[in-house]
Amino acid sequence: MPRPLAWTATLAVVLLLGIPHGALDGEVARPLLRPRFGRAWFLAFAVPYLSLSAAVLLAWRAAPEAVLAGFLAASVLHFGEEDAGPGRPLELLVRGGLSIALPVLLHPAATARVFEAAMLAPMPAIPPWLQAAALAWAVLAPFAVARMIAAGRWPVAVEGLLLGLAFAALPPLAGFALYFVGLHAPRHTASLAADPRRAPRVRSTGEALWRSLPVTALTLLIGAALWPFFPGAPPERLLALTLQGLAALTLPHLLLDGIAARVAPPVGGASRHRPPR
Ligand SMILES: CC1=C(/C=C/C(C)=C/C=C/C(C)=C/C=C/C=C(C)/C=C/C=C(C)/C=C/C2=C(C)CCCC2(C)C)C(C)(C)CCC1
Ligand SMILES: [Fe+2]
Repeated sequence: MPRPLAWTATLAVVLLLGIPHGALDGEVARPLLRPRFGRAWFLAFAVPYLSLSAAVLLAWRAAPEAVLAGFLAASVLHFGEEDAGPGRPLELLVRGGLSIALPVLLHPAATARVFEAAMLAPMPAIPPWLQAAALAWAVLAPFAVARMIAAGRWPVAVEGLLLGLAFAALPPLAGFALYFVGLHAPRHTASLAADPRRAPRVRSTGEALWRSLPVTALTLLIGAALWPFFPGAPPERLLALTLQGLAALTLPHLLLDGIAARVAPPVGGASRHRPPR
């Protein structure tokens, strides 16, 4: 497939199937804010959420490489928390970092091209700080895998191996889409459905999908309104808008996870996520 078409198709999948899991943030905030703000709860939630996101979008223009670094660090934390659960810091780093470190190590030129288009700033090669972080990941990964195997957690080790093969075989953006839409979003949704205290109205995947629709539509509308502010040909423009937009949503999405866990500790102990095993 020619690159512009491949980028557009991959980004469409990320937007249509990835956004809904974040749109469920509204369902997490609802029980926390509705008792206090009544019918105005959504406004009380959306205004700070959107303000944080807007601040990140503006920061992309002012300091693209610093924001990229922050976004990647936040992603490791966010993906790792969902995959490893609490109390496993090494596993959090290794599982959360896999989807970034592998493309950087295995497809450096293609990954730098994607970052360049996303940042709207030149990146002729992977910068040294990112190369160093990816190498540190490669040093830590075998220790995490050895621990999983020693604990008899074979499914987790096999999942890592299969993901590694996928990231080796696929172009960087497609590898990310596979992980984000195929693992992260369903896992996040399943953990919400399994925890009646975090999002009481989300009791099944079907309900999650249904409940996520209005905020997903609102997010896509806001994204469409931002289109004129991004330069370039449509595929590059969509890439910059999608990745900068995801980074902007990641900050409140990550903060809300932490706040909700503190305010309403989940049923059955400290664990807020259910790792696969
Ligand atoms: C609720 C609400 C809302 C909504 C929200 C949402 C919808 C959210 C979402 C969220 C989300 C949805 C999130 C996401 C996240 C994501 C992430 C975190 C990602 C990451 C990524 C990465 C890190 C990548 C990387 C790369 C590239 C880029 C290329 C190649 C290679 C690699 C793979 C390295 C609104 C605003 C409307 C309003 C208010 C309320
Ligand atoms: Fe997420």
